Amino acid sequence: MTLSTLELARSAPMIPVIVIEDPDHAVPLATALVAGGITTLEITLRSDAALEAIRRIKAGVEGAIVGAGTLKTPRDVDDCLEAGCAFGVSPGAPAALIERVIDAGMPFLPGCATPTEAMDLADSGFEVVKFFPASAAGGAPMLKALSSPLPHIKFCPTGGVSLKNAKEYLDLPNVVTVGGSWVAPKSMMVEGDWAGIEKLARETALALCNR
Ligand SMILES: O=C(O)C(=O)C[C@H](O)[C@H](O)COP(=O)(O)O
Repeated sequence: MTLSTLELARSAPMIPVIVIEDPDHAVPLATALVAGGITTLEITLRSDAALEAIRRIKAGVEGAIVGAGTLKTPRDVDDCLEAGCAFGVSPGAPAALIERVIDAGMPFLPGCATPTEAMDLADSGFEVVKFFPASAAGGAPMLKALSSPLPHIKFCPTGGVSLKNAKEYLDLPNVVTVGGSWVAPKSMMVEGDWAGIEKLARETALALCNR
């Protein structure tokens, strides 16, 4: 079954933004996150290992909904669909990328940082958009200001979001979920501290699930 972007976003307390450098980290990392209650995972295409990591998680981790982040080109869309991604995310919304995403019917979170960008994406049919870089582009006050004139546009703020400030965003009527890298820190992955990552995921899921 293919879930829409809005369904995917609504079902996730948060979406971890993950950079996997070593494909051998993919399965233990995803297993730890899913065990802790974080099941919708964004593996960014910022490393050479990303597509292999996505394939391994898809094949080996029950309960994970695996998507890709940092999509920049139409080719990225094709690569991600071939690897079996359930959704894609981008920091922006260049025209060629958006055209390919719409053509392919891929559930997608395009990035925006201004009212006009958000309105253009909503006009193109995107039900929920990524607000990036959230803290640098105005944070929760910016999204609160947008909610009155543009209540139909839903956001996933990402960039500078942490367990400390996630609720401030999630309490807004136009925020469906948040993205952030805090549950999969590089240092813990390098050490193979999967139990620590599971604990972080559990703390996060428990803190954000009653929103
Ligand atoms: O890779 C992408 O596609 C991005 O858009 C960037 C990420 O969303 C941020 O790097 C996450 O930011 P932090 O949670 O502050 O670490």
